[in-house]
Amino acid sequence: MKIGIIGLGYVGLVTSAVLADQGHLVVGVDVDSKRVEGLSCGRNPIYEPGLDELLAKNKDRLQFTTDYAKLSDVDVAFISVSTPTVNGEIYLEYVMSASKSLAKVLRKDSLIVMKSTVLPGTSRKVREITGREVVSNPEFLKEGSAIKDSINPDRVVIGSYTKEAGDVVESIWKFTGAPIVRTTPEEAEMIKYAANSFLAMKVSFINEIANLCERIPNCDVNKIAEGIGLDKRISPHFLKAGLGWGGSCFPKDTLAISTFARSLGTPLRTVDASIQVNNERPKRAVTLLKEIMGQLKGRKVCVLGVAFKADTDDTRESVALKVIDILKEEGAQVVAYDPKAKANVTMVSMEQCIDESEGVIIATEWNHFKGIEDKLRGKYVVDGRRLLDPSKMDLTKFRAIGLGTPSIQGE
Ligand SMILES: NC(=O)C1=CN([C@@H]2O[C@H](COP(=O)(O)OP(=O)(O)OC[C@H]3O[C@@H](n4cnc5c(N)ncnc54)[C@H](O)[C@@H]3O)[C@@H](O)[C@H]2O)C=CC1
Ligand SMILES: O=C(O)[C@H]1O[C@H](OP(=O)(O)OP(=O)(O)OC[C@H]2O[C@@H](n3ccc(=O)[nH]c3=O)[C@H](O)[C@@H]2O)[C@H](O)[C@@H](O)[C@@H]1O
Repeated sequence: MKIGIIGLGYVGLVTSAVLADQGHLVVGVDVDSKRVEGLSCGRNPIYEPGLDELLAKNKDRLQFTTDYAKLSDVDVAFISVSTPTVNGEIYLEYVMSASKSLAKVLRKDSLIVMKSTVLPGTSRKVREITGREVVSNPEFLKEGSAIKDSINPDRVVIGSYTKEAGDVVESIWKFTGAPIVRTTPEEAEMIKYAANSFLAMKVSFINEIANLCERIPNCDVNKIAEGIGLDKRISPHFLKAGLGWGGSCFPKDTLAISTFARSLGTPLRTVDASIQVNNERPKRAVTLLKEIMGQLKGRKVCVLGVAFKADTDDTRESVALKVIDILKEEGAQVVAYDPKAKANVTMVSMEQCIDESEGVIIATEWNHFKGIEDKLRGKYVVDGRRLLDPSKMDLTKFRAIGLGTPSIQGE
């Protein structure tokens, strides 16, 4: 098939590479000319494990352009442009602009597939604007394992108005072998928000339990997560307590669906509570640091990790950045280290970051920060992602605390 991909970000680029690898001819379109120029010369603008290799392997089947006219002969056009929230509401201008551009160039019988996360009813609008058949096919990949998730998803959700249009999209993803859930477009759109909200809620739930555990002697939230996670009805995933969720999706999607629900007179109270719990996490980490270190004014604090999670260079809505802001408000001098991501703060090597500082907050769950107990001697440490092994920590050499455990150790 000849396939167009509109919007070459995390989702669009991964989808382009994966579908080219399946033998499709892919035309990727983005309005960002620098991005397109780079991609055309083999420069991948994002860090995602395995993506460089997959793009290089399939370069003969991949074309990148800013010119929508190059889509005039595609069979299917995926929309994967960003859908941020602005003032708590979904901002659909990128989707609408892409749709209008597509309406001008696509064949009448070409299919539009909505991969961007959009509120229920949006695919219907795009169908009206473009006069083309539209199928909702939400994406569930995670950054850091995006290619694996795209090739081997837990399920593929296909929401279509007509059986034929849904069948075309089903034929594209059949190779994954994943269960296919056929729905209406509105149901598919809602499934995406319900999934992200549920996962965010799970993390907020365990973070509230973590707060409680900190008040109970001999009670570590990690053990609670293990104990409940083995119940198949709960599952062990998304029960890692810590600094909470950030990233380009959970924060914006929980807000967008919450505002949408309220506008329909049916507030999502569990989602609202999850957002509130999450908003308190960065402050909690700094409060814990102050409990063991005292006032932070004029003192140097190192933040390990600025990416919103491990294995990505993405810092959108990163909790680490919020921690950095609060530390600065407290008057601390902040330095940071991240293996991949950059931030608007003094970035130094991990060794320098730790050596120069009195206090350390581990803010991202990078594997790089496992096994560094020795390097942290003499420091005040808040393990915001529970990566350190307390049994390897010499209690006479430093004071440390992990979120969700009552112990303040050492002198
Ligand atoms: N990042 C992720 O892990 C996931 C994202 N999603 C959803 O997928 C969508 C895309 O997300 P990302 O890939 O993270 O976005 P992104 O921000 O990384 O990339 C979006 C791209 O779209 C381009 N763009 C904007 N308007 C355009 C237009 N009119 N025509 C052509 N290109 C245009 C931008 O220049 C940018 O390169 C969002 O709706 C997001 O919620 C869904 C699942 C996972
Ligand atoms: O719609 C999206 O964009 C995507 O959002 C998330 O994927 P992603 O944001 O890439 O990353 P996650 O692995 O879900 O992590 C999100 C945040 O939750 C935090 N988290 C995750 C799991 C956990 O147990 N504890 C926890 O604090 C992470 O540190 C991170 O800040 C979902 O997992 C994907 O299914 C979805 O497609």
